[in-house]
Amino acid sequence: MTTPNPTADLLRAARIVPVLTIRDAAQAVPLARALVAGGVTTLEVTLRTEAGAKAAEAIMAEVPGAVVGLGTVLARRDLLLARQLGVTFAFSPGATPELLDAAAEDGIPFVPGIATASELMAAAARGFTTVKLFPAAQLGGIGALKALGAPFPEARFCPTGGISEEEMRDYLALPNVVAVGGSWLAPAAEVAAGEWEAIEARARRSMERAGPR
Ligand SMILES: O=C(O)C(=O)C[C@H](O)[C@H](O)COP(=O)(O)O
Repeated sequence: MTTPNPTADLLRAARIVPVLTIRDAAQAVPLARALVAGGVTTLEVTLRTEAGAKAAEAIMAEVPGAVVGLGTVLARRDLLLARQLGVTFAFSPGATPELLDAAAEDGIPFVPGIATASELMAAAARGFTTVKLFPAAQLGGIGALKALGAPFPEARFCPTGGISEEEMRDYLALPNVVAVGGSWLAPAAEVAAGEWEAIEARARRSMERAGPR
């Protein structure tokens, strides 16, 4: 029997998590609608832009079927924002001890970023066994995930960073990978030009390539 892990279940259901950096909040709803129409429903809306929080709010209010996570959560105040907005979960590219403590206190489903065995151990010590390996490709990709799986069989990963549509399937084939993340589903130029049909088509193709859950 494995320990129940709702965050891993959320990500496993998602398979693919697009990392969205939204510059203009007005783009948020059509972008999310296109992704959801293509079958990509779990969306990480990053706080990298000023429009991020408003974008997350608009998607939750106006796009049925979208499951919104807040991304680039770097500090306690960002977790508070996640709570205020009412998003389903929060993601970070890394994790400080303060952030892990705050997330453990808050109880919001939280996916910390890790890049080393020690960081994974620090996250797991506070109960976070589902993590984002970031930046996944640059850290060794599939080989790194296999290597981490040996001493940490309980850990579940959402590798993100440098993953392409072509490579995604190989990552998803690993038993310790619950989902993959990446920005390839929403190229900045297509978002800026409002090419929603192209984004929907790519989302659909990516989900088909990802295979069954
Ligand atoms: O902003 C965050 O919170 C992050 O975690 C970083 C993102 O996951 C990567 O920037 C996505 O990487 P690419 O798919 O290579 O573009």
